[in-house]
Amino acid sequence: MNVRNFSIIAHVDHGKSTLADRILEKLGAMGERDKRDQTLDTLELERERGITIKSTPVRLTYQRPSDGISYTFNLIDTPGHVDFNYEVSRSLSACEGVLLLVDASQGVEAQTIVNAYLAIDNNLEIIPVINKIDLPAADPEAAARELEEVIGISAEDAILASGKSGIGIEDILEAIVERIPEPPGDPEAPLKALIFDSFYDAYQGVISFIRVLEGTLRPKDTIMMWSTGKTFDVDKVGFFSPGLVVGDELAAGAVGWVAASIKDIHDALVGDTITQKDRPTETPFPGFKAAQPVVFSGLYPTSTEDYRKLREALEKLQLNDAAFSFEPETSEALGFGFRCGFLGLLHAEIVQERLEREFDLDLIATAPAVVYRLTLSDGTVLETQNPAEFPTRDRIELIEEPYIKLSIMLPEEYVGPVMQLLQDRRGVLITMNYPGRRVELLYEVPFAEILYDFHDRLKSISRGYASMDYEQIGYREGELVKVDIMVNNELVDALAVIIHEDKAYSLGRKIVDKMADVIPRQMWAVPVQATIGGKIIARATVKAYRKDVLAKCYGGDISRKKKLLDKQKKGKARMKQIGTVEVPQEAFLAVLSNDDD
Ligand SMILES: Nc1nc2c(ncn2[C@@H]2O[C@H](COP(=O)(O)OP(=O)(O)OP(=O)(O)O)[C@@H](O)[C@H]2O)c(=O)[nH]1
Repeated sequence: MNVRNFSIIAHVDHGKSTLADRILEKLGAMGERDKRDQTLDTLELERERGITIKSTPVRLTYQRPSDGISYTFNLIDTPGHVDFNYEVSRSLSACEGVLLLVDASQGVEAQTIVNAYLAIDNNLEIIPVINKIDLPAADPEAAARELEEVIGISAEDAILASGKSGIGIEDILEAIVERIPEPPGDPEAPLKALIFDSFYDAYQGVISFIRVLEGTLRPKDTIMMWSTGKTFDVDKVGFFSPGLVVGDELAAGAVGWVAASIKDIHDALVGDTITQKDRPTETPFPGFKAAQPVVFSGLYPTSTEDYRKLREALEKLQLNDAAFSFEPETSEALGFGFRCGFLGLLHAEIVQERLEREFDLDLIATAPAVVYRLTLSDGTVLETQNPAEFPTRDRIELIEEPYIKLSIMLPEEYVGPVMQLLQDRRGVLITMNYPGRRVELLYEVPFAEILYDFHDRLKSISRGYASMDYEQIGYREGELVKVDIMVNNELVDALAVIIHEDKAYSLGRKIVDKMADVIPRQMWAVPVQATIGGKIIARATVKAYRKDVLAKCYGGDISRKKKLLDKQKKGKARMKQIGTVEVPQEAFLAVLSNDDD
C-alpha cells in the first residue's frame, strides 16, 4: 500500500511550520493550500463568518528517487499548546511516526520533552531532526547530546536540517519511508476508526477526521460511536488533498474524513472509536475521555441587551469546540451572563477573543478559577469553580484544590530567581535534573497559582529562556479562604476570589488598590473594601472629583469638543454599573494584575 502516516512535533518556534511548508513545496503541494476553498466548495461547505475551518491533515505523494516507487504521506497537524495535550495525543495516535524537531541553537525545551513522551506513549517511531543548523549560533552536537541524555534518543539517528535553507529535506523524506512503518490493520476486519478531530459544518453536519485502524468504511454504512452507542448513516467519506476531497472508501491504515449528518459535535468526540453497528469491533481504541474543562470564568455582556446575542455566539462556538462548556449564571453585580469552562487559560483567551472580534460583543470576564472540591460539615462533597457560590467557612470541613506537575527547563543562571518564584506560588520541588546545557526543575504546584500571570513572570525572570509544561495530578487539601470585595459598601459577588490564607491579606490589598486606581472618580468618595467572612482586611478610597472634560475646550471648537466627548464615551464602553458606581472591566481582573504594577 506504501502509506506513511506521520506528524511533526516540536517546542514552539523550533520551526515546525517552516519545515512543513518546505516538505509540501518539495513534494509539489505548494500553492495547494490556496486551492482549499475550491475543494471545500465541492463539499458545499459553508464558510460561515466566525467559524474557521481547522487546519486539516495533508496527503502528499513522494516518489523515491532511487527506485521510482511512490509513497502516500499523510502529514497530520497537532495543536501546539499544553491546553490541548489530549488532542495532540489523539492526533499522534493516527500516526506511526513523528519528526521530532529541535532547534540547534536552543536545544531541548520543556515541550520537546512532553511531546516526545506523548510519541513514546503512543509507540511511535521518532525521527529526531536537529533543525535550523544554518543559524550562526547553531550547536547541533550539543542539541543531539541533549536528545540522547534527556529523552534517550540516539544522537547518531538525528538528521541535521534547516527548514529555511532546505538542508536535509531529502534525508528527512527518505527517513520517513525507511524508518516509519507501514500502517498495520486488516481491511476485512470489523471497523475500528479513531476520531482525532471534528468540526461542524452547517450543511454536512459534523465532519470527523479519522484514522481507520481496522476494517473499511464506506458511504451508506451504519456506524456506531463506541462511547455513546449512538448510530448514524454515513453520507460521504474522503481524503485530504489538502482540503476535503470525496472518496469511495477508507480502508485500514487510511487517514481521512467522514460525514454522517451528525448534528451535535458532542456525538463525535475526539478520541472516540467509530465502529459498524451490525459488526462492531471487540475492543475500542483505548483511553477515551471527553475533554473536561478545568478553568472557569464568568462572561457577561457590558450591556444587558446583548445577552441573547452572547448566548447565540456561545452556541455557535460550541458547535465547533466540544471542550468548551457554558451555562447561564446570574450575578447580583453583573446581571445575566454565562459561566464558561475551558481547557486552560489559553483556550479561555481564544474563546473570549473570538467572541469579541467575530461576534462583535463587549464582554466583562471575571477572574478565571479552578474547580475546588469541598467537604461540608454534614459530610456532603461538592465541586464548585465559582467563588460566588462558596458556602460560608463554618459550613466547610475541608477544601481541596487541583495540583499540577510542572516541568521547567532553563539555563542554570536563572535557577535561583525561578525557584523563588515557585516558592511564592506554593510550589514543592520534586527533582532537579541537569540534562546537557540546561536544568530541568520538576515541581508540584497548585494549579490556581499558575493561572495568574505565571508564564509571563517566568519568561521575564529568565529573559525568555525558560520553558514550561504541566499535567494535572489530582486534588490536595489547601488552607483556602474566600476574599469578598465591596464597592461603595455593596458586595460585588463577581469579584470574589478563593486564595490561600497566607496570601489573602496581600491579595486583598492589591485588589482594592488596583480598583481604587481604575474606578473613575465620582462626585463623592467611594470606599473599596476587601473582607474575609465579613471582616475587613483592606480598604482604599476612590476620591471624589468630577471630571469635566469640556472645561478644557476653550472657544467654540465644535469638532474638538466632539472628539473629546467621543473619547470619553469610548472610555466608558466597558463599564458595568454597580449600584451607583461604574466599574470598568479592568477592575474585575484586578486579581490578575502583575505584582509589580
Ligand atoms: N535560521 C532559521 N530560522 C528558521 C528555520 N526554521 C524556522 N525558522 C524561523 O524560526 C521562527 C519560527 O518558525 P516556525 O516555522 O513558525 O516555528 P513553529 O515551530 O511552527 O512555531 P509555532 O507555529 O509558533 O509553533 C520563524 O521566525 C522562522 O523564520 C531554519 O531552519 N533556520
